[in-house]
Amino acid sequence: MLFLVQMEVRIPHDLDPAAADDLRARERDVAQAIQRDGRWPHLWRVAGRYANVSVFDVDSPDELHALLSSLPLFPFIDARVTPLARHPSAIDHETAAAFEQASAAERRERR
Ligand SMILES: O=C(O)C[C@H]1C=CC(=O)O1
Repeated sequence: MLFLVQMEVRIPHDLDPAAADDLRARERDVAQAIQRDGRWPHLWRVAGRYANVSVFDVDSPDELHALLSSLPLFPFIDARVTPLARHPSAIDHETAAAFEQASAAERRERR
């Protein structure tokens, strides 16, 4: 299942700078691990804002919530989640379906 996730990050201004740096470093490690395992195929910075637009490829809303809440910055993230369905006019329908099946099979193998 694909989910569009729009994240707005608001780290409190009075947070100790060293603690904020540590949070960002840990966030990067966790985010990159999830990208490497294929469940976070798109991560884009929203130009001009401390925000991102992401696509997650997971089996369920519960799995998505577990991933999002594992992010070190989670307490400071406002996440808006939109489930995605295939658009009937999308020309890459078959490719997307094949990719989705392959990545679902890969995820099953990893478990
Ligand atoms: O910077 C952000 O957008 C928040 C978060 C998402 C990935 C990551 O490394 O940090």
